[in-house]
Amino acid sequence: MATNVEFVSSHQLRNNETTCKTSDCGQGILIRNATKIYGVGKKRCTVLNGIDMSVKKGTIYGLLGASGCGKTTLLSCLVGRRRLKSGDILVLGHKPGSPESGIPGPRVGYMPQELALFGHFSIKETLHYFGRIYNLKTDFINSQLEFLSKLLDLPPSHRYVGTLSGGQQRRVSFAVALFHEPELLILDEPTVGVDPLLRHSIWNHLVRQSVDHGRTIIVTTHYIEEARQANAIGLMRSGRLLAEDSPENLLREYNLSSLEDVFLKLCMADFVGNEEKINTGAQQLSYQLSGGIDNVAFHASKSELNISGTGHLQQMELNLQHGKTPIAFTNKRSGFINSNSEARKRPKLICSKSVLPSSNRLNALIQKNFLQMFRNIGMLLFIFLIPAIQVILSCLSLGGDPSFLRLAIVNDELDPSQDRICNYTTTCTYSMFSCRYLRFIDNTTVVQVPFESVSDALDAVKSGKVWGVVHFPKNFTDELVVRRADGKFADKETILASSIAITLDYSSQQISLSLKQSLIEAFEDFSKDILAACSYEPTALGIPVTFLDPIFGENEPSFVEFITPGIILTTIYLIAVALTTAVFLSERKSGLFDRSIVAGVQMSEFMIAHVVNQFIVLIGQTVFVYIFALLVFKISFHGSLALAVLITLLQGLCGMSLGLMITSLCDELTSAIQLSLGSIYVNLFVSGILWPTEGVPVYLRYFCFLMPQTYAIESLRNIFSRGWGVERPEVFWGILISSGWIFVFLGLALVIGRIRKYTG
Ligand SMILES: Nc1ncnc2c1ncn2[C@@H]1O[C@H](COP(=O)(O)OP(=O)(O)OP(=O)(O)O)[C@@H](O)[C@H]1O
Repeated sequence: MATNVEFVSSHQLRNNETTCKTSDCGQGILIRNATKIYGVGKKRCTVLNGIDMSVKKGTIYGLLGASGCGKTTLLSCLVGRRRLKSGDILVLGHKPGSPESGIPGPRVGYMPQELALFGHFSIKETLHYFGRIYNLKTDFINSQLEFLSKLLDLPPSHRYVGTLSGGQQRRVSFAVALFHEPELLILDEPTVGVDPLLRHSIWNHLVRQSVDHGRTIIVTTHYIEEARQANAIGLMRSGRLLAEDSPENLLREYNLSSLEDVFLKLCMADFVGNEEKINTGAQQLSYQLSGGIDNVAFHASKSELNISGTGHLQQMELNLQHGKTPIAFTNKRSGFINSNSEARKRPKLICSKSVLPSSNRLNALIQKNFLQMFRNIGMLLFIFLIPAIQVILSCLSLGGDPSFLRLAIVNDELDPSQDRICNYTTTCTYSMFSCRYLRFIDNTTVVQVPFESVSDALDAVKSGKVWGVVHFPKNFTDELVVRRADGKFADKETILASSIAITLDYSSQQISLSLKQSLIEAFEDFSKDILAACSYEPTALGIPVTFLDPIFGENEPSFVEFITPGIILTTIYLIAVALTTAVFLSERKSGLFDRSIVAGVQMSEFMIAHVVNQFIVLIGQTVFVYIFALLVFKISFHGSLALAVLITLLQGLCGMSLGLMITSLCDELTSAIQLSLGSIYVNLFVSGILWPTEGVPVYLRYFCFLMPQTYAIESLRNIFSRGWGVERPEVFWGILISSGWIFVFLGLALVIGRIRKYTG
């Protein structure tokens, strides 16, 4: 059943732009001089090297070749997922990817090499998802499910794909490609992991699809002999097509009984030819590209092919029929005879030329996202609660006053032999001031550890046993009384002898500050106590500075109040980055993304569906975060809750957009994680989350305010602590800049995605 293929030059194809004219329209697929290169510089690798290929409409074409010869790359160019470096492709009369081609879209059914299915979905849910993508009616979806279940001997449709065996999963993947009965089927190794009987029935089905329904089918396989049922086969090696002809012609021409032997012979000839080219510069083996497919066939001199013609690989057990006669279709296993096309009315598949998102595809994607989310309740709860958990942990662990800090006390005023002991008096008595002062030190903050000598106490500090030394001189009380009496006339000796000498370990700023504050406050309280006991005004000896009631905030501001707005926004933002990156990259890695794109889903639709889904997650996260921050931890909040929620949601969307940009830049999870981590740390340090931007060197502040979170955090802080509204620029800018970054990231994601698609 030799197929007559009209030769169309590359030049003609180019003139046709994106659409065929006249005779080419009868072609299923035409490829001329296709070249594809991966990588640049030293990594540059030519994967397709001037391929010419012709597939007639309504035929089966078997693309055969060793692993790595470029079959999958060629198929991905056919379905519009990759672009050629040079050369031309027409699929069903159009350039794949052109708006009128319907490819990617419903005209093609694609079965990639990877599984490309959702492990958490049942078989039924999987097929319903693709049914919705193709806008199929529920009746048709159900009847196809029943038909394909029988044909492919699928497990019960409620079974989850992730729990199926490898072969069963491949069959479900095959069912997805056949599901909408497309004009063109592109199947990358559909029979891998499938038992011989089922393989036989799959091939019979493919033959029926081409003969009865005029479908064009391209199938790659490593089981060379099963390709005998194809109308034509192309034998590929190292990115070139060694031969293209009907199986009978190839067998006849090389006088061999198996296609495997033909393939081996051609490979050997190619190898010898290449060797000769290198060593002697002998004539190249020629491809004659004129006047029909017989002439497209490889013409190596048979005398050059010094190989035995006997088959040496196992013959398939199948008694395969071939030739032009339609093959009777009998699936013995399922007992299903003949196609059920009579019973099922094939739906009219609409090839949308619109660049606007389609509602059925958006619905399918949104439903898929929710199904995926709710399938794993543990993960769902975790995602919803994780920002709240971060807020809880930050409220519990940040900003609290350090407690139970050990401090060495060396009190030389004590001398029991002279009756100088702590008397704990509360009256107006000028004795043992050291003991009286020590009583005012907050014993939750400080644990007093008595030491005999200053040198012992200093050793304890050096060995990390205590945080500092408080030393009272021998005549502390008397000297202090003299000093107060002398006032401005006090001499240096008196001042020294009436001073408490404090040596602290300053290795921890927060701890040393707490100790300082505690010791100074204790002295103020001690002074007030003495003055009150002696009937003076308690505040008379205090520093002449009075702090009145604050305009904003509390009298004793806490660090946790400062940091909470930053923690809320950062957690929401970072989780959105991480979730988006994880979802998109895992879908892309599993092949699901590609499969959906080939089914006609547009990148913008993926994005919109993800935004909808992520927005619901964000609302849940925001509700939990504010419940814990405001109701449980009672962080002071003086502004509009609606405004705070708005900024939080905008920041979540901003993180999600950054995630989308990262996924459009990176193919691998590791590089995406590296990029995300890089951005997270920069963000953490310069966005004013941990420390006010006023503390950042002036030259760095401009950079701080370029970050997507800086203005938003300032804005939320102003809402929390000052109660400012949107009329204030400090709040307004937070909303405006967050929105601006969302558009910047989304725009970059789309542009990078397009550029990479074009160059990919
Ligand atoms: N994205 C890519 N970047 C760089 N090289 C690639 C890329 N994709 C594929 N290749 C390389 O291109 C060559 C052809 O790969 P391809 O997947 O097309 O082969 P194949 O014939 O389908 O192999 P198999 O039968 O094993 O699936 C291989 O050497 C592969 O490593």
